[in-house]
Amino acid sequence: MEKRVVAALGHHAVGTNFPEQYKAVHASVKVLADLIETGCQLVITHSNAPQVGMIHTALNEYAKNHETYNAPMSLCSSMSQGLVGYDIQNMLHSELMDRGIYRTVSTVITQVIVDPYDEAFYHPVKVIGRILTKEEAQEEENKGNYVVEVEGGYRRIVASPKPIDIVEIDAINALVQAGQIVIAGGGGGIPVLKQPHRLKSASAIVEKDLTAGKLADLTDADILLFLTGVDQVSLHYGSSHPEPVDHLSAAQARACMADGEFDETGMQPKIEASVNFVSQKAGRKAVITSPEKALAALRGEAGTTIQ
Ligand SMILES: Nc1ncnc2c1ncn2[C@@H]1O[C@H](COP(=O)(O)OP(=O)(O)O)[C@@H](O)[C@H]1O
Ligand SMILES: NC(=O)OP(=O)(O)O
Repeated sequence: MEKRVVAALGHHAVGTNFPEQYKAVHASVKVLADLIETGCQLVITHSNAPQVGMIHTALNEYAKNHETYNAPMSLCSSMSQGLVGYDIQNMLHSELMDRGIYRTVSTVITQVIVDPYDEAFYHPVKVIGRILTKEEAQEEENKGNYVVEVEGGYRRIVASPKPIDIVEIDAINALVQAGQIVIAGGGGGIPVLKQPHRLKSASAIVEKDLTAGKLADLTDADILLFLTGVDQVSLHYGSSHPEPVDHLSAAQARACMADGEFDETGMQPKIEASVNFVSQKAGRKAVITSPEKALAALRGEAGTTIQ
């Protein structure tokens, strides 16, 4: 029987600029096609922070030269879903055709509901866009935006609220149930606030790992697969004695998080999403590994499995 797998592609699997994206996605679709050939039904999601930064910078340069206002973050996020989604959908389609497999691959521009009272709105953590001068940083602050000092200047930071629901989930599930390959929730999805008659965009970037977990739950996936820059999760990462782990129970993973074992923006969201996903239904598993080890990891011969 086919296993339904939500595959979340990180920076290593999608690249951080145009030339890198072309090469990285080209390599990643081979892995995705291998997964399909071994009987996985795929729902794909991906990173976008570098891409959204590029789009934001480009549109703000345009705004400066044309005396118009800066691009809303929601538009930048939607463009990043198209920018990365298009490459995956085009290259995966070609890779499958080369292997004699015809399967439609489509990208769903995805919005996620966030809570207007999410504490994250008061503690922005996601760094985006180019390096700003002191004057530009001051201008951003005058507009109510947040900046952080970095080497060489300042950068804008935005809030990263938790995803509560996926607006287009019925469309995504209709495609999944029709046996099609779907790319959804790219860059964590476009955050929106639910109002009585509309969805109001929020100036934020949702953590894609948490949206991947939500997507896996709402598509009733069997496996949540994170394809990141390392083969395995390590305990004491960054120390002189890192300990790669093959397997963690949800309870062990929860305890590690409580001990502050994982960094807030790199590994922690993958662990949190994995624990949430596997805790909601028996028989599920989450796997964290590199694209190169994906097949072996699904066989339990590599990666870190949380179950
Ligand atoms: N405990 C850990 N175990 C392994 N890698 C870790 C750990 N903590 C941080 N990392 C680093 O974090 C990276 C994953 O974070 P990031 O690159 O932001 O994710 P993504 O692949 O989703 O873009 C890994 O490639 C590794 O370099
Ligand atoms: N949206 C998001 O979490 O993107 P990254 O994985 O690129 O940080």
